[in-house]
Amino acid sequence: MSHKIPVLEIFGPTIQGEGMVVGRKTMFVRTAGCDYSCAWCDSSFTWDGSAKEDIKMMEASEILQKLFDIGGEHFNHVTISGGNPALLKHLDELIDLLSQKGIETGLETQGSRYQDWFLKINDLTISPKPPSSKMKPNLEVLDEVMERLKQGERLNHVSLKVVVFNDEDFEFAEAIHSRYPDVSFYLQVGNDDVTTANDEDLLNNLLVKYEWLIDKAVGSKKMNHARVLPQLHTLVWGNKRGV
Ligand SMILES: C[S@@+](CC[C@H](N)C(=O)[O-])C[C@H]1O[C@@H](n2cnc3c(N)ncnc32)[C@H](O)[C@@H]1O
Ligand SMILES: Nc1nc2[nH]cc(C(=O)O)c2c(=O)[nH]1
Ligand code: SF4
Ligand SMILES: [Mg+2]
Repeated sequence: MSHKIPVLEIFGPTIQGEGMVVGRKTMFVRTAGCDYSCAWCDSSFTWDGSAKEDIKMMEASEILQKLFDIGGEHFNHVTISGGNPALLKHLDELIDLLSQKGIETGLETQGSRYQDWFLKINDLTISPKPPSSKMKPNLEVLDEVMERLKQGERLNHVSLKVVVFNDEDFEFAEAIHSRYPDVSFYLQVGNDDVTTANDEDLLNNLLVKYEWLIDKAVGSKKMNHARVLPQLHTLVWGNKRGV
């Protein structure tokens, strides 16, 4: 039986702008709905009701068709993001269809929910939320998620990515990295102006913040194995949607 998936955006090909496969050519599927409401969410339209008219309930086969309609033969990787796609039990119908076509998958989620289909994702990014988000991640749930991925021998397909806006966030990032030392770890620059259309100012601000984050990582012996990245797509295209 095929289930409907709430979809807000399908776009690409573009590059993955963040984390473990940064730079990889990919398509994006953005699902609607989130169990969090981060203070600085750059995709708040997925959960704040502002785009609810645009949500399309789509079967996996329809999503696949749309990906081919807009991407043609110019992709072999699809990143699923949101909102929180991990809220969707039946997303494996899409993942299986993609896999049958030889297309690899990435997933962006915050680690608040586990799904068995996580074990089928090629590039799984888990992004626990730091204090500046005003969310309180449940670390016991996160432990459980990481344990299941370990049991499934998937840790080589998983990364942790913490967005950092301030010193307190950086300490949270250190704690997360230390808690799961076997998992590849990424620090990501926080964008504190997700609405500006002034790309020049945004770029300058983000580069200053990137340098600050590099300095923090360089000065921390707990971050000897970390990778420090900006959101590459934001440096190139600013706050534009669908890129
Ligand atoms: C929009 S979220 C969707 C997936 C999932 N809900 C999550 O948060 O991981 C995708 C990624 O964007 C990051 N992100 C969201 N707002 C951001 C911002 N203002 N600056 C930097 N990264 C941000 C999130 O931390 C997450 O890693
Ligand atoms: N190019 C590009 N890379 C991204 N990496 C994570 C994204 C997301 O919103 O989840 C994203 C996005 O929206 N665009
Ligand atoms: S968890 Fe992700 S999608 Fe949800 S509010 Fe936070 S950043 Fe936005
Ligand atoms: Mg984004």
